[in-house]
Amino acid sequence: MSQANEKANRIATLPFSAHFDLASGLSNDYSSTKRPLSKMLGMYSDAEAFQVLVEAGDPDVYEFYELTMPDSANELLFGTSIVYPGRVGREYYMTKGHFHTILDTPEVYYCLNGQGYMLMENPEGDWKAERFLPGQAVYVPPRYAHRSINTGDVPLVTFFVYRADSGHDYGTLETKGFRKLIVDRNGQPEIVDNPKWSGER
Ligand SMILES: O=P(O)(O)OC[C@H]1O[C@H](O)[C@H](O)[C@@H](O)[C@@H]1O
Ligand SMILES: [Fe+2]
Repeated sequence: MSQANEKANRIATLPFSAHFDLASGLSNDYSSTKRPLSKMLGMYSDAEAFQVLVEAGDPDVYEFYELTMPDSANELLFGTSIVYPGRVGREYYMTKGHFHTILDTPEVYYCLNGQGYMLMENPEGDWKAERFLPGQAVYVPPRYAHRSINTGDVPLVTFFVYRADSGHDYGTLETKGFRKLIVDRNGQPEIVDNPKWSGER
């Protein structure tokens, strides 16, 4: 097993450190998980533009580092997320987005490079888009689904920390979508209602 893999698979009950490049977000110590566009079927509003891009080479939309930690409320998971610049139709490249399985767990993101938004919404109907700019930290409160969106032309790099037992619930948003979309309008990001959003849970 390589030293990198040994590190990636460690159970983090001992002190350790990890490297993440400030500009690219990439790590010398770990291997990332990549999300090609084809893994986001149904998540972009322009299905035709989605299909064209997948057939033209299926670009990686984002990648992130997921450390292995004990599934415990007494541990924290951290790493970087890198959303590449691009669009599917008018909609900017973004992460799938998720609720935490333990809904009442929060998360902190700190933007290292690039620009965009953290789009958040809770089951009670509140939503908020917070700006990501280098040096800007975003607090995702308990109960809020969250999705990172790159509205710039360089990678959007964020560092995140959350409770190690939080878990990821993708199902709710896969069927319902987010209430809001962030789309390009004459070169500027605009927040609009998601026409496909369904209030039914
Ligand atoms: O899980 P996604 O919505 O696809 O986003 C990818 C990743 O983004 C962030 O970095 C989160 O902290 C991770 O927990 C998440 O898995
Ligand atoms: Fe999360």
